[in-house]
Amino acid sequence: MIRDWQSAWYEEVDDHYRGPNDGGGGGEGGGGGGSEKREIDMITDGPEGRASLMPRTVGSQITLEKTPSYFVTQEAPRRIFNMSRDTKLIVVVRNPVTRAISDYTQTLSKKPDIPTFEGLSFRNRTLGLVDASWNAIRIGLYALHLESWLRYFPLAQIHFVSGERLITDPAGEMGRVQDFLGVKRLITDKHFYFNKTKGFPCLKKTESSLLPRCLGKSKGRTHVQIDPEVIDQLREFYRPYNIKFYEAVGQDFRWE
Ligand SMILES: Nc1ncnc2c1ncn2[C@@H]1O[C@H](COP(=O)(O)OS(=O)(=O)O)[C@@H](OP(=O)(O)O)[C@H]1O
Repeated sequence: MIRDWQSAWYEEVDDHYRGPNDGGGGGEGGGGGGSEKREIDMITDGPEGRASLMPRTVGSQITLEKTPSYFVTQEAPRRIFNMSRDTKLIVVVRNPVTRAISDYTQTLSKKPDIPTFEGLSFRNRTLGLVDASWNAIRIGLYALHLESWLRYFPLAQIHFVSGERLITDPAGEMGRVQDFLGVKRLITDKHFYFNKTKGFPCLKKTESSLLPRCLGKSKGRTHVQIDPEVIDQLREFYRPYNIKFYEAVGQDFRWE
């Protein structure tokens, strides 16, 4: 997984199905650790928990809530299950090596004094011992995190979006998301164009504006250059976890 995929597209899904002024299930979500921490704290067991903080929905409406760190938070599956066992879960995953570098690049932009990526990645680099307790590495162990969720939710209730295909084929990925949610395919090819400068697809227009809408400045940052040998070592490290993950979800994400 996955860090904060608070994209214009999620909001767009929200706008389409809830109406732009109803307030979104996800709200601003926000990638910063601060706001995610708040969201996690709010999921408590019982009726006073997260559900009561969600906007009211009627019949045809769907509430979306988005917090990337749920996927890697021990208590989240049980708490969400206790809130509503029918909850549909969507997880965006990308190559865990790229994910780790993206994660590190983001942290470095806020804390320029942290050690190098190469230094943080290993307990012993010569021996090739990867430090799986470092968050940037740990989060990419998707197969392990998934196990916690499968204790509470059947696989059919979890949908995995490919972060790579979200860039190369946004309409295809969004089509599968809409099918999974059981809603009409309203978001299609005609909603996107590829912005070459940004290197990402953008929305041609949104429900609330006729102007194009691209992802924010913090998305698509140039990643820190990493020693190719380290990248190979990490690729090797993740391989068995990736394979286990593909088997568990019945989908090959082709990260090798
Ligand atoms: N819609 C969509 N499609 C494809 N990729 C996307 C999308 N939204 C976010 N991203 C990429 O996810 C990476 C983390 O994004 P965020 O900066 O929002 O994360 S967070 O705020 O730290 O949680 C970051 O990756 P990098 O740009 O490679 O660092 C984002 O570009």
